Amino acid sequence: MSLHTPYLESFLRSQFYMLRMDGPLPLPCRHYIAIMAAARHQCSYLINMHVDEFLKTGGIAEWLNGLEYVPQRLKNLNEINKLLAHRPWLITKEHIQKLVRTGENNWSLPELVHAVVLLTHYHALASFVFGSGINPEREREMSNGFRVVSVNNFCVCDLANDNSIENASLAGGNFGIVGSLSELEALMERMKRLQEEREEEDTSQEEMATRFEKEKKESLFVVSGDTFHSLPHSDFDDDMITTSDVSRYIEDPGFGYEDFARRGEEHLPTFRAQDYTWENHGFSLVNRLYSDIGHLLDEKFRMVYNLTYNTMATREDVDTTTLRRALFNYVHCMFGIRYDDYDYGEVNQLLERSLKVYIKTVTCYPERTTKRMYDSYWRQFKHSEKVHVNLLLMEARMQAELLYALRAITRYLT
Ligand SMILES: CC(C)C[C@H](N)C(=O)O
Repeated sequence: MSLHTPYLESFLRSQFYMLRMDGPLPLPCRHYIAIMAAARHQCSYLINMHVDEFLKTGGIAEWLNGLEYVPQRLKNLNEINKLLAHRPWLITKEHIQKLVRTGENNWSLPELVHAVVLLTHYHALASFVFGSGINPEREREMSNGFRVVSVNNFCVCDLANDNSIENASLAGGNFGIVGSLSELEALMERMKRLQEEREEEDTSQEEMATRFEKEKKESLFVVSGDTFHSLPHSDFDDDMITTSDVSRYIEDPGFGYEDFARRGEEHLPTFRAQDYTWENHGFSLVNRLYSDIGHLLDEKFRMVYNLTYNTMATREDVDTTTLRRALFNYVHCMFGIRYDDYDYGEVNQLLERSLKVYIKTVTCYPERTTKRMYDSYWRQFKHSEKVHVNLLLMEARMQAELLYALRAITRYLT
């Protein structure tokens, strides 16, 4: 993140606030919630960090044996942790009601909002950690932080589905740098054309809606061969938590982003962003219940959305707005969130298939990200630009989760 200092500053400001400043929840409890959130993605890098912090801030060591050892109240967060992480569109006001009205184990609304902010922050951060290849086990398995996946390691069913260009490019051994420069040219050309066309084109509302539904539907089927293979567990270090024992912090470990491709059907409802926006609704609710966090998150969202160096790989003075917006909106699209005034045709023109595979993996099941996925898109771009992509993905994910949770809280309140 230090490759992007202005962003890093607002990231740290909000993280510091939610972890260390005055707020509804006691300090150790905040770290325990961070652990629960990171455990949904088996992110031992974050878990180990917050196990330390939990103990340092006076947490009861016994809780680290797992959920069986924590108070029922904290345990009750399980359901919302699970839904937020994998299928936030399923969160209803009933889930909120259950948490705030459970007699002696109830959560006050400010406490719940604090917890939700922590959960979404750490789910998103897990995406960043895996997306950038900084989870520790993988460092051990391979020096550069990712495991190796052999070429023949994907399921036949996925090949047969014709749903991964990545598989195709592997089969063809198409890994050279050759052609990548013209890839860059072509991408820039498409960006330019879209900018010009926007002024001319007047697409009907129906057509815009259809384009979104099409993109959303297609996103459900974007999978890579790699994504169906879980990591081999390695128990290399006694005092470090490894993937094999993080499951103690969660229930129902098998629950994930809906495997639409396998089910062969579509099930993701559309959330019209206009009906519940971060700016007009989410922000004020969150700020009212947990003062100032709204401002900090808002600043961070704006920061990441507007961050640009006007570069594309080796090119300078490029307006990259369309591309950055496509990345952000594609994440929301995968969570069913639609902006009326955005033409999702742009996503399709700007994001190549291998990039979509990467985006989907990092945002929906980050623990399955591989170095090969990271390498297979935008080969001519700088590492810092791929980190920039990860920042956009992570913040878009956090905002999407927050929107669903806050909408449910608003519905509970009205
Ligand atoms: C994600 C990248 C395409 C961002 C680009 N380098 C920019 O400065 O805007």
